[in-house]
Amino acid sequence: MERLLVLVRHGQSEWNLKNLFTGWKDPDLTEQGVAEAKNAGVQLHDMKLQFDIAYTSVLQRAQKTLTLILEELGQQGLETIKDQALNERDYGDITGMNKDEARQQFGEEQVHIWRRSFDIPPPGGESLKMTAERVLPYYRTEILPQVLSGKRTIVAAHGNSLRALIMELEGLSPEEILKRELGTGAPVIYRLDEDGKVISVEDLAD
Ligand SMILES: O=C(O)[C@H](O)COP(=O)(O)O
Repeated sequence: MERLLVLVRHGQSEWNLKNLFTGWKDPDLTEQGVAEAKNAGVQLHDMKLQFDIAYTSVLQRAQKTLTLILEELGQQGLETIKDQALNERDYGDITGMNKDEARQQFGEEQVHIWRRSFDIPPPGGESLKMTAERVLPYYRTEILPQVLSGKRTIVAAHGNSLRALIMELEGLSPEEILKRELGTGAPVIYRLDEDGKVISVEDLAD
């Protein structure tokens, strides 16, 4: 039985383009983001992949990315479950701030800690660890059972919610996951064994 799980980070958003901390804010995709999402769909189509169920966050940049991918696959209307458990990490008080201006105000090192440390949250926001504490229970109880039952599954979400999931799937340490950058609109294709362990991984960004 095939146990397929594809993860894809949304295409470039308006706030990615403006270099703003986005978190739970809900900007739309840019033209480039739309093109990236369509390209992800073309790549999956070329690989002859089809899906039985889709998951996404409650944020439009992820939802639109998924819709554009499903259009390329001729799978419009596929059963899709939206849940805020898959939202981006909440950036708290620095949401909406320009990332370069934040570096000037708080210093390069502090901003790097907020963005890439494992367990230090930005003020009023979520660390990667806190993000994992909501993403992973959702994955284990909602998504993984579908994959293990043979439903080919695609998850369209965000840089840090997917990082949390990839950490678990690939058994990465906090240091290893923080170095892992996910390309916008670049699918990562996993095949799992009957226990949910990863048999193979293919990152189309590589
Ligand atoms: O929320 C954001 O600003 C981005 O989607 C991810 O931000 P990061 O690159 O700082 O993790």
